[in-house]
Amino acid sequence: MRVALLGCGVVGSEVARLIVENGDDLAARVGRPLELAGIAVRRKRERPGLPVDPDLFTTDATGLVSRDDIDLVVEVIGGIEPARSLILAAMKNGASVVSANKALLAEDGATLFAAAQEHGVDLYYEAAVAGAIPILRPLRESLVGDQVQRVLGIVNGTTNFILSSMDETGAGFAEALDEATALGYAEADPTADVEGFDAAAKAAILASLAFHTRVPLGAVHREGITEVTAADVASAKAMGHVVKLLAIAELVDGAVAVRVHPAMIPREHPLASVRDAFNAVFVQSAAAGQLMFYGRGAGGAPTASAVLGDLVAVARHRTGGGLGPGESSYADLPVRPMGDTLTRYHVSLDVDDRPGVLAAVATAFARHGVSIQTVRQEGHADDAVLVLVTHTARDADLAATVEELRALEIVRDVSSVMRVEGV
Ligand SMILES: NC(=O)C1=CN([C@@H]2O[C@H](COP(=O)(O)OP(=O)(O)OC[C@H]3O[C@@H](n4cnc5c(N)ncnc54)[C@H](OP(=O)(O)O)[C@@H]3O)[C@@H](O)[C@H]2O)C=CC1
Ligand SMILES: N[C@@H](CC=O)C(=O)O
Repeated sequence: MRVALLGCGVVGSEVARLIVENGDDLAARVGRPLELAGIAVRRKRERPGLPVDPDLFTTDATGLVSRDDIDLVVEVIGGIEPARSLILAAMKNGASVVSANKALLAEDGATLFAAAQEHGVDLYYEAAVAGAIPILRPLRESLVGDQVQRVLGIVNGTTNFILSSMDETGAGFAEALDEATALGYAEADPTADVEGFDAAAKAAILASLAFHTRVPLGAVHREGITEVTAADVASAKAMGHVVKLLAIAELVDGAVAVRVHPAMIPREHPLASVRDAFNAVFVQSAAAGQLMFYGRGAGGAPTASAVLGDLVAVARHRTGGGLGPGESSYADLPVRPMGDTLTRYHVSLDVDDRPGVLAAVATAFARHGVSIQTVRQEGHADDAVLVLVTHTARDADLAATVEELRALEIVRDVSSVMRVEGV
């Protein structure tokens, strides 16, 4: 069984290592040896410590996937192009494909699934969501007889690493991001992580599989963590909460609602103890009830574990005949607007410290039907910080409240607005 590896970076180098080092076991599990037939990279260079023949490296990825001796292709280059063209060429050439590329699957999965079907090959992508954690196969196979209602989790290792560091060691944002990048957790462009694009892509993939519908990337409400300040983290701490970047996909009144944003969650919530680059995903389904999946969400070896699981699966199909389940998106569900989302909010305001301020602020909330649960004041000389937590409210109503607050003369700044989940 001849394997072409596209990309040999953080993930690809660990995939290559596992194929070589676990060769005998993999051969026994597949029924035939898995042989690395070529490795496409951007630039040929020394790869010290990697136990592969240097002659396998090529900068001609298109030539590699077009060879007629290739059975399986592993794409771990990332990004949209040339990854998409290479995968399509590989499938056209009859190869089954394993990919870790959530950006591509979320943006243009439909084209890839259609090509896999047309050419009678497998397309597996377990590593695309939550690194080592088996979550796509459970959704695609184990839970396919159930009705999934909600998927909620932490699906980006880099941002979880940053937020954990800010909470636990008081590290600054930039310092923590540099460390996450050095550890191989961040995307080639870490903006994808910190602005929530990576988590949004994963949320779209999860929601599509969970609800058997195509959820386009554009349907995912996305906010990253670049606006989360040390003051937000401290404020969460003071409330017995912790800040996490959450991905939430749910079915509400027959519509799909998918969102990614930072949120404060109580410290006793199971997701609060998910630290560093670990991920965790809760699945709520009608018959099974609650399921929780937890593990390393990023990094070379953990992600390579998921890639190898897929590689063995598609290789077994080649050996024994047949294909794995293809795309199941028969339900054409509408998307629920973000404005209709119901949740609680933590709002910090810098205000003048004079009579009538509290009443004016409370009136703004009341005018939009947003009920205040608690108010805390941190006073200074001539100004004060008001920290308000609301009862459950509509997102659109909270947004209108914030707009009105910004226009009030006594409000110097709306310094932070963050959702509060899980209570
Ligand atoms: N890192 C992680 O923790 C995880 C990553 N992923 C996904 O896995 C994929 C790979 O990520 P990662 O290993 O971190 O990325 P890296 O940037 O570390 O590696 C990318 C590899 O692709 C090669 N490459 C880039 N452009 C081309 C090209 N045009 N032709 C041939 N080869 C090319 C690079 O070559 P060269 O070595 O010469 O630069 C490099 O070997 C991405 O889709 C990512 O989202 C998924 C889960 C976790
Ligand atoms: N950059 C991603 C890598 C895994 O998907 C992350 O930090 O989670």
